Amino acid sequence: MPTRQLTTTSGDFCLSNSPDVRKHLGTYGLTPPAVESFDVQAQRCLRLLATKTTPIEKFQYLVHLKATNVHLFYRLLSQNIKELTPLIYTPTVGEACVRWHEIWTQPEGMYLSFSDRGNLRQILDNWPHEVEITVLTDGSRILGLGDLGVNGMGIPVGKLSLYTACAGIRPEATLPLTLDLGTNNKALREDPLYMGSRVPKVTPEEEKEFLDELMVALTDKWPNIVIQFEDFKNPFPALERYQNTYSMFNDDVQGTGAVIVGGFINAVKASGVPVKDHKAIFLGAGSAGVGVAKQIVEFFKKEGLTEEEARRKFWFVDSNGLVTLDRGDKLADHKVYFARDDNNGRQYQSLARLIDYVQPTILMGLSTIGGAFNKEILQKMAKLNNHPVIFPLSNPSSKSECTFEEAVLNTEGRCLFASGSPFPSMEYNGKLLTPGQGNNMYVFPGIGLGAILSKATSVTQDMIYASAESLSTSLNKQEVADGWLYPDIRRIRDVSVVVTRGVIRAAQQNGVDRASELRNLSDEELDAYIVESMYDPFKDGEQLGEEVANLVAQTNQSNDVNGITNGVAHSHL
Ligand SMILES: NC(=O)C1=CN([C@@H]2O[C@H](COP(=O)(O)OP(=O)(O)OC[C@H]3O[C@@H](n4cnc5c(N)ncnc54)[C@H](OP(=O)(O)O)[C@@H]3O)[C@@H](O)[C@H]2O)C=CC1
Ligand SMILES: CC(=O)C(=O)O
Ligand SMILES: [Mg+2]
Repeated sequence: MPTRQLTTTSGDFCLSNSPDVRKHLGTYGLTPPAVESFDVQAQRCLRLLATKTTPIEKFQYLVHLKATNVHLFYRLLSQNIKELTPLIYTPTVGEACVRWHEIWTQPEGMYLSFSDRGNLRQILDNWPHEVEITVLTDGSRILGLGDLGVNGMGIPVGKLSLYTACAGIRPEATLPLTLDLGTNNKALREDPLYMGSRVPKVTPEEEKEFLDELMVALTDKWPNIVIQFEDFKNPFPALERYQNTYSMFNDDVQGTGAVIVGGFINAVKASGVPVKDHKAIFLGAGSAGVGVAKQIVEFFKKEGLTEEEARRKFWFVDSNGLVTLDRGDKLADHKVYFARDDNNGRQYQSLARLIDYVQPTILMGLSTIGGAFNKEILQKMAKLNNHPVIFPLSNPSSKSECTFEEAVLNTEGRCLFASGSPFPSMEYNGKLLTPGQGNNMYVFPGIGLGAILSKATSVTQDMIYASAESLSTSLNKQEVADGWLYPDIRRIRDVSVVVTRGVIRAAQQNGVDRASELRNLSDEELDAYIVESMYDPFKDGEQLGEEVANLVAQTNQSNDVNGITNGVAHSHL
C-alpha cells in the first residue's frame, strides 16, 4: 500500500468528503453526516458572512474559513472576487492591520526578528511547505496608514491570497513574511497586546545587513523563490541592491507603476489629447508616485518623446510643496530625477495655484492625504480638460484623494477615473458609470507567476513594462466600448494569463529565463501551459477527495491493508 502524503490537511473535515474518504481520514463521525456539494457549502458561507455586520467581522470570518477549508475559501473568493476582495484586501485589510494585535487568532505566515540574525536560514526550516513565492514587509509603511510594525502581516497575507485567487499559485506554495525590525510607532510599542519587538526601527545599515542575510537564506532554502517586497517606508535601497541578482521586485514602486501605466495607456487614448500634450501633477513623491511616473516616462518614450521631454511632463508635490532643485532642503535621492529646475524661486502656495500654473491634463494622488482633491481642484481640472485624468490612488479608501462620486459630480461626469481602493458604480445623467480600480492587484499576480514559470533569475524592467502593456490589451470589446480603463475584476484570472504571458516573453527576450522548454511554445501553447499550471480550487478541492478515494480503491484491490486503511477497506462503519 503506498503511503502517500496528502499535501493539505485543511480538507480533512470537508463536508464534500464521501463516507469512504472520511473513514480513510479517520474523520468519520466527526462531521455532520450529510455529504454536501461545494455549492451548498458556499451558500452557507455567504449566508454566514451576511450575518456579520462590520467589515472587520467579515474579514475575521474569512480568515477562519481559509484556515479550516482552504479550497472552499478560494472557491468562494474566485466566484465572488469583486465582493470579497474589499474584505480581504484594501480597504478592510487596512483596518485589520491597525487592529492586528487585538484581532489576531492564528499564525498565517512567518515572523523574523532582528534578534534572529545569524539564524535566519535555520528558522526558515520551520516552514513546512515548499515555497514558490513570498511577499515580505517590514510593516514600516502599511498602505497610507504609516508604520504598523508586525501588525503589517495582514498585507503579505492579503496579497498572497490574491496571488492564489487571481493567478492560481498554490496556497501552500506562498509564504507571507513579516520582518520584525522594530517600529517607530510608539503607541503600538507601548500597547500590551503588540506582538513585535518593542524597540524603535533599526538603522538603514542594520536593515541592509539583515536583508542581505535574508535574501541568501531564502534562496538557499528555495532556489527558485520569487520575492516581492511590499510596503517599506524606503524601498529604494533594497530594490537597487537586489534587483539584478535575485528574482525579486518591489510591488509599490514597480507593480504600481505597471498597473497605472496599464490604465493610463487607455486613458490617454480616451482623452483625445496627443501624448506630447499631456502634463501631470503628482500629489505625493514617495515610492509609489515616483514608481508610477518612471513607468509613464517609459510609455512616453515608446510614443516617441525623448527621455528629457518625457521627464519634464511631471510636477511633483510632497509634504514640503513643489519638488524643485532650489527649494532649500536636501531632496531624497528618488525625488531628484523629477525635481523642477524651472521654478525661478517662486514659492509653492497650494495645489490649486499649481494647477493654474501648470494646466495639467493628469492629476495623480499618491499622497496618503484623504480628500486632497477637493471640489475646487476637481472643478479646475474639468475646466481645463474635456476628459481630465483623475487618479486618486492612495489606500485605503479613507486616504483616497477623492471619491468616485466627488470626481464625477465635479467634472460633469467627464473624468477618466481610477482609484486605489474600490468605489461603487453610480448613475449620472441616466448613465451608469463604473470607476476603474488602479490597484497593483491587476499585475503583481501575473508578474509573480511569470517569474515563477519562466524561472527568471531576475525581474527586469522589460518584464515589468510587459505586464503594463499586457494589462492594457486585456480589455474585452464590451469593456472598451463602455470606456473602461481596466478590465472587469471578475475576469482577473483570464487577465493574469495575458499578463503572465507578457512577463514570460519579456524574460525570454532578456535572457533571464531558465525554463528553456517554454521558449518554442506559440502564444496559444504558452497560454495553455499557464492555465494548466494554475491552481484551480474548483478542480483541486475535489482532488483531495479523489486522491483518497483512489487510495481506498487501491487498498480494496490489493487487500494490502496497513494501519491507516485497516478500518476502511473492510469496515461497515
Ligand atoms: N493604488 C495602488 O496600487 C497603490 C497605492 N499606494 C498608495 O499610495 C500612497 C503612498 O504610498 P508610498 O508612495 O509608498 O508612500 P510614501 O510614504 O513613500 O509617500 C507618500 C508621499 O506623500 C507625500 N505627502 C505626505 N503628506 C503630503 C501632503 N500634505 N501634501 C503633499 N504630499 C504629501 C510625502 O511627502 P514627503 O516625501 O515629503 O514625506 C511622500 O512623498 C499610500 O496610500 C499607498 O497605499 C501605494 C502603492 C500601490
Ligand atoms: C496597493 C498597495 O500596494 C498599497 O497601497 O501599498
Ligand atoms: Mg503596497
